[in-house]
Amino acid sequence: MGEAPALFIDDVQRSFSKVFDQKQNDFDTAVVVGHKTYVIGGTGEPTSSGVRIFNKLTGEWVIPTILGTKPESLKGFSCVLLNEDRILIIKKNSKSNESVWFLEVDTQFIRDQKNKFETEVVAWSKGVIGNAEQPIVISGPSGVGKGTLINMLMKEFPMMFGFSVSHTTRAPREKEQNGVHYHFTKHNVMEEDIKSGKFLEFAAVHGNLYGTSIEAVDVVADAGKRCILDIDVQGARSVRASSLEAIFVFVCPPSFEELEKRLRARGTETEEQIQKRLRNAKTELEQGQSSGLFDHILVNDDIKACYEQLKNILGISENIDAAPITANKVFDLPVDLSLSKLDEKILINCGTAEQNVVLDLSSMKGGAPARTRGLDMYGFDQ
Ligand SMILES: Nc1nc2c(ncn2[C@@H]2O[C@H](COP(=O)(O)OP(=O)(O)O)[C@@H](O)[C@H]2O)c(=O)[nH]1
Ligand SMILES: Nc1ncnc2c1ncn2[C@@H]1O[C@H](COP(=O)(O)OP(=O)(O)O)[C@@H](O)[C@H]1O
Repeated sequence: MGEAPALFIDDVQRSFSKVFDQKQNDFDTAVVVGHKTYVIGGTGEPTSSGVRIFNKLTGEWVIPTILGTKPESLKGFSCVLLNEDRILIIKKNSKSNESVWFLEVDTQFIRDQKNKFETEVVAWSKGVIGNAEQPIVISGPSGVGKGTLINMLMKEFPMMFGFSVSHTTRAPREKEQNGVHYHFTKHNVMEEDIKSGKFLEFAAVHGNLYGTSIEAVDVVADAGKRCILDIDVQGARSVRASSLEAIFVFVCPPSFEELEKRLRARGTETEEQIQKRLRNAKTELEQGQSSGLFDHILVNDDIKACYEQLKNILGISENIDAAPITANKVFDLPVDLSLSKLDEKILINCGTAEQNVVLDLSSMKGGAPARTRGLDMYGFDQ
């Protein structure tokens, strides 16, 4: 225990036992945030919700809507409150790359979701240790060359970039593979998944549903890579409002005629589909160029020149991927540990000074419902 004043916790424990018919000490941790106490873990894991809130003002317990991906087990952890808006949770007896989790309780994302669900909401976000390069959102009309540019980038820098594989209800094209180019899915399945909060953003485009699942972005962050999203302007707007903190790039054709030519030359759509895409392209071009949504606008006339411009925007040069990615040191965190917080650094006390580890949160980025990136972990004596 020890995260909240002992006397108050006694009260919460008594009430918890009465309400949930469970033994005292049956939960791992309670953290006080204002007049609410967040009780984390407890009997029945992993099937039970794992988080309950005690409201001191009303004397009531609330089971919140829980979003994001939660840890597999909620046993054996220590935690500390950060900025009154999220709880940092360190799993004991774990490897450092699996040990850092955040439970967001009052971030902007949580406030938005509370309005949407009209319930109490909390959200899990796993912490990722390593440099957090900003994700890249690439938008532009159908046939402008987004896919071509992204392929060039992934081919030249395979260790650096990872593609966010979207879900779509449209039919696969001849050379498209499920799980590689898209996750092809059914309309009703995708709608259900959207309702249950699995998507970071989604939009209806050219008569089909498209969306970025939280998992699609998490997989890339977990691999330590920079995420590339190929999404439409509506999707870009949603991502702008999310916690992803991406760079937004809009790709334009040199002319409308050239766009039509490329779309036809690609030969992947029927005439009716081409007409629909060209109609939508007019609106997309207007919105993309005038909305102020995009940080950079590229004209894809000569593909090589456009690709060089894209690399400049991303701050990368020819030899950057020649060096192997430096792996982050993995620490073994013991069964017995405690946390102390000093500004943006968390000291993980593991026993002796040589074993102690610092978790540095000063470059922390992102957050629920996706990963929290940019964390640094190093030995206390370094
Ligand atoms: N909002 C959103 N748009 C997406 C997503 N995936 C793809 N799109 C957009 O959907 C549109 C159609 O994509 P696609 O059917 O592959 O056709 P293409 O653009 O002609 O190659 C493009 O503007 C994509 O950027 C997604 O996950 N979310
Ligand atoms: N700068 C360019 N000049 C000529 N053709 C291009 C250029 N960029 C892309 N293309 C071609 O245009 C077609 C559409 O490109 P694609 O990358 O599929 O577009 P998007 O993903 O934006 O729909 C493809 O056949 C591609 O080879």
